[in-house]
Amino acid sequence: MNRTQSEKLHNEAVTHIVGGVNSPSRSYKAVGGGAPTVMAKAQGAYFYDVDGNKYIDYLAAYGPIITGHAHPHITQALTTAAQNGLLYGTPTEHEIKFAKMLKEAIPSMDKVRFTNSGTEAVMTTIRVARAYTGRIKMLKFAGCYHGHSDLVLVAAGSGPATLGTPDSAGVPKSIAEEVITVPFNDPERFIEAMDKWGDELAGILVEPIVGNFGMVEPNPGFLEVVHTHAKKHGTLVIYDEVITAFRFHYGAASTLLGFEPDLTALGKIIGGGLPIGAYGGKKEVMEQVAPNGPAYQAGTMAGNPASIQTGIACLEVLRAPGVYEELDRLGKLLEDGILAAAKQHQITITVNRIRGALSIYFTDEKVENYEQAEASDGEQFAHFFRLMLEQGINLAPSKYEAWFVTTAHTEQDIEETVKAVNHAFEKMAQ
Ligand SMILES: Cc1ncc(COP(=O)(O)O)c(C=O)c1O
Ligand SMILES: N[C@H](C=O)CCC(=O)O
Repeated sequence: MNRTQSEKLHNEAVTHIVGGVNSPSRSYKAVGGGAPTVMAKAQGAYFYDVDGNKYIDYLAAYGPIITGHAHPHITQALTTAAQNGLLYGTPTEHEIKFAKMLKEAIPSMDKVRFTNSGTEAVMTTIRVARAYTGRIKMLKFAGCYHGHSDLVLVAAGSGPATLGTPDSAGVPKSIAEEVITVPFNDPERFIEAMDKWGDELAGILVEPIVGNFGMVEPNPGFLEVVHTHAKKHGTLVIYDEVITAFRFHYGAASTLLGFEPDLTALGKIIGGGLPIGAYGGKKEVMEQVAPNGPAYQAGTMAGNPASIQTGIACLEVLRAPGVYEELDRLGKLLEDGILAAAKQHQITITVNRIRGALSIYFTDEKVENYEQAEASDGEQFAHFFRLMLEQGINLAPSKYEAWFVTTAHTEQDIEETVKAVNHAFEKMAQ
């Protein structure tokens, strides 16, 4: 595969943009280094790079692009929004419509506030939880990623784990000390932490289905323990659904799992590809937020007409009948094909899949927590990643990131992908 232009542009990029990328996750550092593929165009399930190569895309921009690239309904919404002015700095009717749509889909949210990113949304839920409880400390689970605000860059998964910086430099020790970290899916360690710190905790941050050390479901009973002990200690439960909301069904993972968090953070899919975040929760908690309450959060771009209208359009696509069933069907075809290829070529892998979201770990262990994901073979993943890329399959350059099937993928795309996986595993077995 010719990658001359990607390499040339990357060499230029590194002289102007730190690392040549605008989010560290995009770097190929963890998969052998070199130039990340520079993309020129994206349409449906496909990417086209600056050298003219075509790829089947499973990155989906790290999750937001669940309807495929340049979906006509979303593109039309953006065009209309642009024609009517991109930014007002005033309330709009669209914001009300979208807030109502989100509330209808996520019953635990009485009130909503829009932000510009998942990072901002999560960061603000922490502030609101602190304002509501009058406490400082927070608990999070190891390897979960909640954006890049100071407090949550302790034991963070995703990019920080990929690049070996789960505890980022620049986070004051005093802030890191406010965070208690326990392993996901480990009720004993969680209860121990709650017995010790529970009465000092403002909130517990949870990715209810983890998406940042691969896709990992909570074991039966685990979230029950989290909610029971949070209630006992008067600690708020905050679901970070930036990846999970509208991923597996038309709504949040909380509804699928049968829980009502006090606060929920949203992002990614709800912007339809434009920058967005949102948070919401119970009325009495959300009343803490300015201008009604003392917890301040603001944003020049927050609730901008473009992101709101592409978000509405995206949810309109997703609420059509059969969308999630089809994502599940294609996801299962992909999973079955990958597992069959692994068996044929005697490659040891574990696949975790929830509907259209899937991750491959090069390990013979079940992956239920960050330690197990971390122990999976990164070198094998890097080799696999390169072999897939050469065959025109675009994955995230990290063993911790998921593959996302979109509504634009077809059975033929899955078949082609499985063929590429077979070829990659055959080479890896040699
Ligand atoms: C669970 C989770 N929370 C928060 C974030 C931060 O969102 P953003 O990148 O939009 O700031 C991400 C992804 O980046 C995420 O996966
Ligand atoms: N896994 C992250 C979000 O879900 C990746 C996004 C990023 O770091 O750019």
